[in-house]
Amino acid sequence: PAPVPVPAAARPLPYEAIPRSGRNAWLSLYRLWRSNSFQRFHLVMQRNFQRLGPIYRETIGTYNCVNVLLPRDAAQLFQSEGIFPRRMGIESWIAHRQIRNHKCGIFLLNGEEWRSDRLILNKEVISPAGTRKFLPFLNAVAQDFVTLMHRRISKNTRRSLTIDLYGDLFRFTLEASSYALYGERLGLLEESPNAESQRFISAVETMLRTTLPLLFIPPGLMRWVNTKLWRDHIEAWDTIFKHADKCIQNIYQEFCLGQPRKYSGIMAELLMQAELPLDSIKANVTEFTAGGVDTTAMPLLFTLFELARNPSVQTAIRREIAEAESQGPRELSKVLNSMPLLKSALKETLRLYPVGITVQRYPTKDVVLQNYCVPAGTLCQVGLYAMGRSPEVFSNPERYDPLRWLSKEDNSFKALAFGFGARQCIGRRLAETEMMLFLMHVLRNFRIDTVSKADIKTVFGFILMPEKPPLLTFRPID
Ligand code: HEC
Ligand SMILES: C[C@@H](NS(C)(=O)=O)c1cncc(N2C(=O)c3ccc(Cl)cc3C2(C)C)c1
Repeated sequence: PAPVPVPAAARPLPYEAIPRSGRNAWLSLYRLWRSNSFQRFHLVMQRNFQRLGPIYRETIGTYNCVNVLLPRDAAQLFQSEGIFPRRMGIESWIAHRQIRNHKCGIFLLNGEEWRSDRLILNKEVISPAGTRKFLPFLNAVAQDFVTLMHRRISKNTRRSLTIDLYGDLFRFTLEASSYALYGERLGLLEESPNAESQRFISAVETMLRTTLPLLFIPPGLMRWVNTKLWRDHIEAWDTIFKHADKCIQNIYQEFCLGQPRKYSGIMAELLMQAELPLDSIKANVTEFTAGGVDTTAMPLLFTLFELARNPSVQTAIRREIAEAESQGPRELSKVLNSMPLLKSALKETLRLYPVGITVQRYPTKDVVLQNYCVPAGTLCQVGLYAMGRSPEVFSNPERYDPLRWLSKEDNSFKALAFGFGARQCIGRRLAETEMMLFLMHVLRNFRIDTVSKADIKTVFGFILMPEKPPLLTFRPID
């Protein structure tokens, strides 16, 4: 019998038929560069989806990519990632490691090298057992932040404090992640935080800010032209590595003097296990140290702002915290697991303000996205910012409503702020725990208000951040 003809609708359309954002690759790069709209990349993507639909192809300079925003296309993409998932590399970061002869951490590794480091690190950094060990360290720092705020409020006449929390949040996240990593306090929440750590924090900011324009320029050209941008980038990296090296030296000396009996942080556990060579431990712990600052500080700032302009949500979460506390002293991880509304508030913040605005993969086999055939090896990315604000995916997307995550609705492949699968963010548990403990202590001690209720404009500086930090008011709860 003659083969049954496949109806045209079901047969996937060719790759070339995918709608395209720009005609000419170099013109697009020039336009982006001229209008400095790298910083508005997330908004450019959102507008492209509104113009072209749920899938489009982008060619900027040498960079060619297929963009999707619907959960089911994200699911398709992740199901073809293979056992060595891969993202777009950051050439300027790799170039720095080569110039300075440093090893790369898992963020920059791929294939077997990535997988062997990742499996060893998972045990101490993201596993429930590893998280339970560093959780008390994060709790101590969150309590110290509350003490710092009380001390400041008691100093001024009015029983409240209106402040730009930007700098304090960076000090909090660096203090917390450093304590969990090295088992030592930097003293950043004291009255006079030490200058060396401040230099490290601004080096991370400089490095992230200079990464963006370098993303699309081959480092060979950058090094040859040797612009100020490149020099600032390398100088920031050197400061970052020097700081991490000092912290690592401290704990390494202590470690050589004798095995510390009790848990003293992730780094000590990795040294004790001795499954990773020292230079691999250094490369990864340096990534965690630098990657643990801005990434966690920003969602805290956005959450406090949204709770300030949604007082009924703030009250509901405060009630949930009181409820969790009233069940008597329990292991901290159990207390955190009994605050689903607080955890959903963090999900809601990351929906509206995703720290990493996209998740990228190179599929290892041909994949069909929106009925188009996308060949293996094509760079694809899920536009998290556009997905989080798409009415096709979330009802009333502009509303800050944590309850949406607790409804019976099917939310699969909608909460992708930490990525997906074996290559998802390894700092996820550290970040989630740090943010939950911070918010639990802060909301139990203060009512948060904001000067202006208007939307915060966001800029993309490799991390999604506010164009202008909001002013927040803290009022002690007696
Ligand atoms: C302590 C370190 C650390 C912290 C804190 C951290 N990250 Fe990450 N993140 C990493 C590392 C390392 C990787 C690369 C993992 C890999 O490639 O195996 C990563 C990767 C990611 C990815 C890519 C995942 C994928 O599937 O490709 C996303 C998205 C991400 N992080 C989001 C976040 C968000 C959101 C936060 C905070 C709210 C955060 N990260 C905080 C270390 C961290
Ligand atoms: C913002 C988001 N971009 S992403 C991974 O989704 O494309 C992200 C998520 N988690 C961690 C990071 N990191 C940093 O900030 C950072 C700084 C310096 C170094 Cl040495 C390593 C890092 C990493 C990559 C860990 C960045």
